[in-house]
Amino acid sequence: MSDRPETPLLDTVQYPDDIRKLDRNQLPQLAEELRQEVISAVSVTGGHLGAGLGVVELTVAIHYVFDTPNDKLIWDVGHQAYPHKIVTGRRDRIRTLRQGGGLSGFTKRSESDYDPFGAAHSSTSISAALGFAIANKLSDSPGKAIAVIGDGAMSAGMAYEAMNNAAAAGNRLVVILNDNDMSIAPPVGSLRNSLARLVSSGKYLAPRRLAQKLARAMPEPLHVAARRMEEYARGLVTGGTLFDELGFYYVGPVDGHDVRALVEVLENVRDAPEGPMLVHVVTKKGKGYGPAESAADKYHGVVKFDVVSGVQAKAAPGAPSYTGVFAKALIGEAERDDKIVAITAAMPSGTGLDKFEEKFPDRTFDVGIAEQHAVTFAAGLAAQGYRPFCAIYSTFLQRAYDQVVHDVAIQNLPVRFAMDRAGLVGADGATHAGSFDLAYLCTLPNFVVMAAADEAELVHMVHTMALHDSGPSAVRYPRGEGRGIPMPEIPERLAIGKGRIVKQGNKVAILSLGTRLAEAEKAAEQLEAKGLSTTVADLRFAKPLDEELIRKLLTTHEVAVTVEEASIGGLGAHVLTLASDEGLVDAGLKIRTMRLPDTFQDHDKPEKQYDEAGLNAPHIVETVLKALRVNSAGVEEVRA
Ligand SMILES: Cc1ncc(C[n+]2csc(CCOP(=O)(O)OP(=O)(O)O)c2C)c(N)n1
Ligand SMILES: CC(=O)[C@@H](O)[C@H](O)COP(=O)(O)O
Ligand SMILES: [Mg+2]
Repeated sequence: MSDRPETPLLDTVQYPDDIRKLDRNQLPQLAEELRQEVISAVSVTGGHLGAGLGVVELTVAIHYVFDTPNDKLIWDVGHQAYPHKIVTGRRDRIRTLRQGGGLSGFTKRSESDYDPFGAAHSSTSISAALGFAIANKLSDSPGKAIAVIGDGAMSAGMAYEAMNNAAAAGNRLVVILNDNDMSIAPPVGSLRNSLARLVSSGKYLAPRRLAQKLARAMPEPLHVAARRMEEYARGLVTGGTLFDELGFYYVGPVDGHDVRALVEVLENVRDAPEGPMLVHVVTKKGKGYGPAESAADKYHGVVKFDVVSGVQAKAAPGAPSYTGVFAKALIGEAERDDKIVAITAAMPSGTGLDKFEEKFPDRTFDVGIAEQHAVTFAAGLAAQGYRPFCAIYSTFLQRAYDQVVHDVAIQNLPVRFAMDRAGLVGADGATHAGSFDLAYLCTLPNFVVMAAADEAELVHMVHTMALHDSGPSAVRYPRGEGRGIPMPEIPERLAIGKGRIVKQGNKVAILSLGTRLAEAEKAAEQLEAKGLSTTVADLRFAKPLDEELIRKLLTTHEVAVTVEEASIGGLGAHVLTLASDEGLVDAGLKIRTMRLPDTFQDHDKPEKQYDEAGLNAPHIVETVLKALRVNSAGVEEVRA
């Protein structure tokens, strides 16, 4: 348990009103105590550290200057909101972060009035803030909307869609660009260079110089042109033109760790007659904690760690991660085929493509947080004869659904989708669960959709996808480690649409898809012990279904149960459709589908989440017994 830091000033702050009672000369001390509290808390909870450390001063300054929660503060992604949570009435729970029943790791409406909008998927803050701003304008109610968006999140198109519409908000909208020159990995693309020019264009903006300029920002139309000219001239010097052209009054760059300068600038911005404003704040990810500052990833995501040394807790060596198995398998494919290229949307380490890039730097593309672009970019590559593997977490692929339909499926282009984090993901909670990819992909003509039951299967599926040129394909696999089974020397090309019998029985058939296979096998053992002969099948393909195998199973067993770590609308729905289309249930077959519940499950340990979802062996056994109307001893219940 890490010693709690001495925080005499922070101890007097429960809510932002308490901050606003302080003398501004006390704010640097408050910020430093807040930083120590964040380090101490995350050292015992794990979670996102670097981003929050970088916005400690900004958090204090925003709550000091703006009238939160009446002014709506929206954090983009929300992973940097731990300092915000501490000063908005949640310090007493900050050490429950990302644990079952504890605080969310992101901002969440149901958690606090100070979280007016939930986040976790990036680049939504400006759109949401604009909604609040326009609502305030329409209802003639006071109150500003402040969006804090990072340089990484600013690489997503959605941010520009919002900025393009923001002029209508006038001075009710303030966008604070938190530029720490980091995404999860170093940021990519031309925006980075543009921001770098801004930052390197000279010293930070002096608050008083801003005050003079804003004082001259006269609203009369007569002077708007003059102001625009002055802005444009200034933009040419400071490079703020990009934002000026999008209708913002660019203010910056501002030192994001000088809390008093931040307060002065934000007071000017708050009181400016015009807007919307974009305040360009320059910060350091991991600020104030040596191990984070010196780490390549700035301790973006950490497990529990020792505060003094910064050394993170090491998990006991276990089976290889699915991510690592995918990367290694793809490297093997790329060594055989120079048409294989890989695309990530700002998640090189999370998808394992950082390992692929070490081998094939020219065939790896990090497009930034731009999943929509990633998919259509991949479609272009495929149309020109390449074999692109688009490695995007299941949840983040949701953002590019129309590109998947319109640019890939309809054109039947052989884009390969590696969907990591399929199923429940644990501490990141509902926003990051990969629940819906089967529902949203299996409904698309031309698609081949696979689910790896274990790490060996994943190798075979990557190989099968590498060779599948006749249309789009996708493989899903979960966050975390495999089963620790022997890995294949040589990958096998799987027959598309063919599943496999893992265990043969004759009374109960469990049709499993994905890694619930392990639980299906345990359930089969328990059912056999009750005298119920059980077949276990790994269907491998959610699309196309192995209709021959399913038909055989459904016509030769008394009970059939489908099991998948996915929402309704996936495997079970398609098996039921086949069964009803072919009248396979007419002869009295008892068929049950087991899938994720129709709820957004909160964060917890994955094993707890699957227990809550009712997708473990005991639940499978119970489902079968209920279908057979026998009790746990396997004895026929007397029919009512
Ligand atoms: C749509 C989407 N894609 C990917 C991610 C994963 N992700 C979380 S934070 C992050 C980097 C954000 O960078 P930035 O906005 O600069 O924030 P910083 O961590 O630097 O404070 C990414 C890629 C996400 N949350 N949402
Ligand atoms: C904030 C964010 O979206 C990412 O940092 C995400 O939490 C990464 O998830 P993994 O830890 O599963 O890679
Ligand atoms: Mg950043």
